[in-house]
Amino acid sequence: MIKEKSVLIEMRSYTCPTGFILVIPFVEGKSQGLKLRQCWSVMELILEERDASDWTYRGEGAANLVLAYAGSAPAFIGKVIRIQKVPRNGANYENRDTVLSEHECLLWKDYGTIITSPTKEIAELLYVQCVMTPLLGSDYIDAGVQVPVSKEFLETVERNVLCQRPGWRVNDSKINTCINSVLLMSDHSVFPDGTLKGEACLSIEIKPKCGFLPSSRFIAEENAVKKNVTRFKMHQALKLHQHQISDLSDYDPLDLFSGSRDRVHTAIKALFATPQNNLRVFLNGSLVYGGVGGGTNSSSFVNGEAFEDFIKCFIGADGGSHTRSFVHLVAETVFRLDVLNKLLEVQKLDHIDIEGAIHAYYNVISQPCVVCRSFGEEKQLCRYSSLHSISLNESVKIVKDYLISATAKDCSLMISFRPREDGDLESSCRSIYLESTNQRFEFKAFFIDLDLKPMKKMEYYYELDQQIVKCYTEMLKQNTEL
Ligand SMILES: O=P(O)(O)O[C@@H]1[C@@H](OP(=O)(O)O)[C@H](OP(=O)(O)O)[C@H](O)[C@H](OP(=O)(O)O)[C@H]1OP(=O)(O)O
Ligand SMILES: Nc1ncnc2c1ncn2[C@@H]1O[C@H](COP(=O)(O)OP(=O)(O)OP(=O)(O)O)[C@@H](O)[C@H]1O
Ligand SMILES: [Zn+2]
Repeated sequence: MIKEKSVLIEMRSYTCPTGFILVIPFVEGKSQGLKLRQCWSVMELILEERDASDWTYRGEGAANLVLAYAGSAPAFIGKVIRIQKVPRNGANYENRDTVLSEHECLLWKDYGTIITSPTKEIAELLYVQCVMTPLLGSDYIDAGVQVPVSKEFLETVERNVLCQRPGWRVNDSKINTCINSVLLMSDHSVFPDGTLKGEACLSIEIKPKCGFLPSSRFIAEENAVKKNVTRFKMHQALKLHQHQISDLSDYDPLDLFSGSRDRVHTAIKALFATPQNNLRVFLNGSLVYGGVGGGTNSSSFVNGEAFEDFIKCFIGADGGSHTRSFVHLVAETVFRLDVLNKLLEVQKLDHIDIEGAIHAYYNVISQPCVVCRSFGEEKQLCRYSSLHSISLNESVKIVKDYLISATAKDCSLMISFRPREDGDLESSCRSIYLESTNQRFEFKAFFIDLDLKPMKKMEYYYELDQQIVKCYTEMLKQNTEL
């Protein structure tokens, strides 16, 4: 038991029927609103070398590799593990010696035990539980639990999945074999109670990115285009220029977040046309549409024709096409879910744009502002001096909100569907009726990838932002079709 700032924090252990011991932080006798499944760690269980073959490659992003369980232990059925990776070369924003840097502790000091977490993995888990869950709602988040792993388990998994990982991801990063636990969470591409024999579960993963236009007065005049053109569209231009993508996407996040049925439909159609790393579809947990291994340059795993074939037993044809029906189903579900409004509100915690927040960042780390220095005196005095005279608390709040917003701009939403007969018993999932095919579907929605962004990344965010606007304005000048 620890007493922190006169708040009593207690770790309570529960033994589950499965034999696991769950350790849950309680503050002043309350579980901080956490459900039993949202505990810290699963003890007395360790994934060893011999368990590695039960875990199969599911996917990966820049920071984590995800494996699905294919074995028969009841405790793991319907679960995935998420393993942290380390870059082979280049940028690493992690603090090598401590869990959080001294300045990060300033940011997260009001959120319970994040700053005293014994490991980075537990800090990440507490960030999801204590920061993101209250903002987005516990209905849409499964923070997971940490499971201890042996080094041999990680090394064997690394070898086993090597041939399934995209080559460029292999070159970029590898499993961090120095960690001693991984995140165990529900597999959101299947239903917890499984599906009946022959019944399919179709899941869609959408990475919506930033859904609003900034209006901050700290945006420099030469960057005013940011107030009218989405970050997503401008970033596409840079990605094309850097050969990270071969085609520009027509997807517009403003459509997806618009709250208008037609515009949501337009957004989903555009995502299907150019999925990049913004859309993926899984059939019973296997990727059937979209890129493998994340990243915008990943190739499409299955083409439109094959996808049509995959889903014809799942959904009827609307105007001759099963894909069209599925697009309709997804659009209608997204339109009805209130969850994107919440996500947008959290994204909007970025009140003053990186062009403002970067100055607050230099205040927090008590370093001369590199950005102001590069401007020269005149501009610095006029526009940004006010930001350098605010209190430390105000600066901390700006940077903290910016980083929370960054999490919300980068997370994904997974929605899973399965057919449901009208007479089926009510379950915890919601249902939607698709008139055009006369079918009812049960669905569930969860956010994934609600990671804490390292504070050191603020400098990179500023650089990338400037690079994106510069590239976009130059391409506009050259009359490149954008
Ligand atoms: O900066 P962005 O907008 O390009 O977002 C990065 C993503 O690129 P995207 O443009 O979505 O292809 C990037 O995705 P990919 O690696 O391109 O699939 C990551 O999600 C990265 O987050 P992290 O480094 O894993 O914490 C993301 O970095 P953050 O900005 O979220 O820190
Ligand atoms: N709980 C889950 N259920 C099912 N699939 C999942 C789950 N979590 C992650 N995945 C799959 O694994 C992929 C990689 O996971 P995730 O997005 O968390 O990695 P990341 O490295 O944090 O990504 P990013 O590059 O966006 O930071 C996802 O795109 C998704 O397809
Ligand atoms: Zn400054």
